[in-house]
Parts: sequence; C-alpha cells; structure tokens
Amino acid sequence: MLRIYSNHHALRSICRSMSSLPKYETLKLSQPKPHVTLVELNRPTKLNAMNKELFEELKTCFEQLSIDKTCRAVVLTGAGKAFTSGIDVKYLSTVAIGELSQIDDSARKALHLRRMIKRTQSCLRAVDQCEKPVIAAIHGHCLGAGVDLSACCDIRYSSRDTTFSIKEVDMGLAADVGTLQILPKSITNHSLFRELVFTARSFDTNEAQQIGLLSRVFDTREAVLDAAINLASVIAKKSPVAILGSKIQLNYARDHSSDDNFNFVSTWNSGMLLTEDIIKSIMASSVSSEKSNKNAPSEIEYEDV
Ligand SMILES: CCC/C=C/C=C/C(=O)SCCNC(=O)CCNC(=O)[C@H](O)C(C)(C)COP(=O)(O)OP(=O)(O)OC[C@H]1O[C@@H](n2cnc3c(N)ncnc32)[C@H](O)[C@@H]1OP(=O)(O)O
Repeated sequence: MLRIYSNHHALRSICRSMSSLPKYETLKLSQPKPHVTLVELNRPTKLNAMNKELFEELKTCFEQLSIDKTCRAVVLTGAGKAFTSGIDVKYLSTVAIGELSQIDDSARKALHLRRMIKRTQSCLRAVDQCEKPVIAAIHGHCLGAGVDLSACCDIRYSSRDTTFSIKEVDMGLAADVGTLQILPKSITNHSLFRELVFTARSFDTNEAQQIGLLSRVFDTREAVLDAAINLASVIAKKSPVAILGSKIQLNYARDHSSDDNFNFVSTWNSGMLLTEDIIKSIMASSVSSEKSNKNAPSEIEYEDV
C-alpha cells in the first residue's frame, strides 16, 4: 500500500538525532532532515587539520553510515572557518621524524610508511565506499588532504570564498590518498588539473569548476550548506534501493571496463529489480500524473535499507 511520508516519521528521525547518533572527538554528527546525516569535521581551532584521530574517526563514521539503515544521504562539511586545511602538519612530522627515527632498517622504515599510507587511504576511501551518497559542502580552505577527501565525495558544492590547493608537491610528495587516484577519472580539464598538481598553487572556485571538481558554487557558507542539505533531502526521498545501487554502479564503472560494467549491472539488477520500491515508484508516478502539477510526485515511504 502506498503511504504518504508522515510527520510522525519525520519526528521519529529528528528524535533519533538528539539521542542516538554516535559521538566522536573530531567529528560532529547531526540529522538536519529525515534520513540525512550531517558530518562536520570538528577541529575548528586548527582549521579542521586532519590528524590520526580524525582520519580514524572518518573511517569508523563512514563505515557505520554505510550500513546505518536510517541514513540515506550524507553531507560532509567543516566546522568553523574552513572545510579543512589538509593533513595536520604536526601529525605528519610525528610520523616523518618521530616514528621513522625509531626504526634503523630501511626496509622496515619503508614497510612502516607503507602501512601508514595504506591505512590513511582506507580512512578516506571509507567515504568513497560508503553506500550512501556523500555531498561535500566546502568553504574557506580546502588544501592538500582536503582535496583528497573531497575527491572521495560523490558531489562537491562550495562557497565562493574557498581557496583550494593540491599542496602535496610543495610538501615534497605526490598526493597518495585520493586526488591523483580518483580525480583523473572524473575531472574534465586534464591540462589545467596537471598544472594545479605540478605547481601546487592556490586556485579559486572558478578554476575548480573549470576542472570539473565542483558542480555548484554559492555566495556564502550558509547557502552552500543549505543547498547541500536540501540536495541530500531530495536524494533521501528516492528509493534507497535505487540510490544505493546507482552509487555502487557508478563507483564500479569508474574502476572497470565497459564489458565488466554491463556484466556487473545485469547480475546486480537481477536481484534488485525484485524490489517493492519499483511498484511503489510507478504507483506514485501515476498518482502524480493525475494531479495538476505533474512535476510534484507524491512522497513515498520506502523501507530503509
Ligand atoms: C599518507 C598521508 C599523506 C597526506 C598528505 C597530505 C598533505 C597535505 O595535506 S598538504 C597541506 C598541509 N596543510 C598546510 O600546509 C596548511 C597549513 N596552514 C596554513 O597555511 C594556514 O593555517 C592557512 C593559510 C590555511 C590559514 O591561515 P590563517 O592565518 O587563517 O589561520 P592560522 O592562524 O594559520 O591557523 C589557525 C590555527 O590552525 C592551525 N593549523 C592550520 N592548518 C593546520 C595544519 N594543516 N596542521 C596543523 N595545524 C594547522 C594553525 O597552526 C593555528 O593554530 P594555533 O597557532 O594553535 O592557533
């Protein structure tokens, strides 16, 4: 039976946000709309610089949101003046100077670093691999590992004031946790992208849009956050089976050949087309086409996944 989204349902979701959302030291979670989780990087006095704890909490948080049945879309933002100023330089020097200096053998030093890089990659990839769409709401600064983090998001919105930099070359390293691994498959202007990578220079939202990093730019931080939350809410009202399947297909297609993609979707959809969501969606479309405003489909209460 087709049920219209009830106030009772919305109230239940909001109540949940006040009581049972997980608590973190460096992240803050809230639920601004039903089925939408807002994740804020929460080290505002350090411009949300990413230390070991923040990386680890991102992994825990996004792995949890991926299987949280009540969450259907996520907005990722930064508390305070910036999205993030990148890796915490004190953490980087703790690894580079502190931990490595305790190890004598070069091979063991290399293995230690390799494990640390792979672990950090897995923390940011938890965002990419989260089964729910993640929208980055960027403002202020988005530097170094901040660009890697935004690369792991599905959609990027920004306020006009943001300064970006793929800063790794100026730290003496090649970016290794997302920017150079994911973005080359989605950006649209490789010449400008390579210029930004090789020079590490700052760039603004105009150039970020030129390379295809951003889909929309807003005048203020409030506007970008509002727009991201509203977009997440639109997504959260769609069939969760269709949205989850679409994200998994998009990520798979990014990483595989066309033959593999067609093969994968036929197997995936042979199970997923059995969903009751299809009947509900068709019924809602026919109800809305009978109404005068054909662009306003009824809101359907889909079961959580
Ligand atoms: C395997 C993993 C490999 C990953 C590699 C990743 C590489 C990168 O991320 S490279 C980018 C690293 N980030 C930076 O180099 C940025 C450093 N910060 C700045 O240049 C300035 O803070 C900035 C221009 C962003 C803003 O300047 P503003 O004057 O507006 O603010 P500040 O007074 O400088 O900052 C306020 C406090 O925040 C602390 N802080 C800012 N960014 C970082 C950071 N990245 N790491 C550690 N701490 C940071 C800053 O020290 C101030 O703290 P306090 O002095 O205690 O008030």
